[in-house]
Amino acid sequence: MAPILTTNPTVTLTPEPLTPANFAQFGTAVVSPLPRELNVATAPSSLPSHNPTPVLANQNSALKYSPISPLLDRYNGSPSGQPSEARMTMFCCFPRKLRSVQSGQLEKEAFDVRILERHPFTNQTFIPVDLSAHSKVGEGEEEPLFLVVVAPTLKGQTATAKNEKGETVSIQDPPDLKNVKAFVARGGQAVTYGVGTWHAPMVVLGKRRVDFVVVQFVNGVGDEDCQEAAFGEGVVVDLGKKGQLGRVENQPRLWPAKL
Ligand SMILES: NC(=O)N[C@@H](O)C(=O)O
Repeated sequence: MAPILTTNPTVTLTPEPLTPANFAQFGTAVVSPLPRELNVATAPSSLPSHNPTPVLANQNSALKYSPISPLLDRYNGSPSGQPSEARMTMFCCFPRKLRSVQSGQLEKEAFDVRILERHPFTNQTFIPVDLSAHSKVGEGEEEPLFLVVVAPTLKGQTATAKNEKGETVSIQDPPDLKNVKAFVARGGQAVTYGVGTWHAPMVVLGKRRVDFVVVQFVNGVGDEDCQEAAFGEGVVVDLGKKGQLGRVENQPRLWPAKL
């Protein structure tokens, strides 16, 4: 069981659409640099500038952007010195239960954040897969949505927590719960949590399961692979009017309108 922090603030967060710019402090939001309508390989020189600059590949039938999100292995700094290996995992994530909140006449939904975790020596990328086979976006079935919840690290600080035996323990470099941030990501986006970035276990919204391929490094030493901090009620993500989050008109603009 994760140690439970002895104090936590009362904060209500409004999630923002996930974009590379607003997530940069916490890792990488991986999104297509191209509009959905572009279906013919186009010379990189006629595209808006992009970092990394794409090159034509695959007999000029692909635009290759590389690298897009680094794979970082910092286990050489781990206390045990145990060697690490690259690991690909599948997380099949089922929709979370949300809390209904009556706000005047409005029925709203909220997600209560009660635990954060981090991987101190590796970054970790969640890539949603198998989205198209059973989805008909725009024909009544919802586009997959997931909530990415992250917190800055209070570097050099120590927080007090209770372990499962009721003993007092310390959490080094704990999460800054006053400055937790929440982002809404859509099916076509992947997310990389930076090395040591505190984040909530994946939160799938809506009605359908989302399967993610997850890429990271591991060394098999529990506390070096994953650290957790649980806390009491108080950190709440306000998801707005019930059922409205996935509506098409609420979609963030990720691509330029025209090339
Ligand atoms: N993020 C998430 O859902 N889970 C992990 O980070 C994990 O390693 O368990």
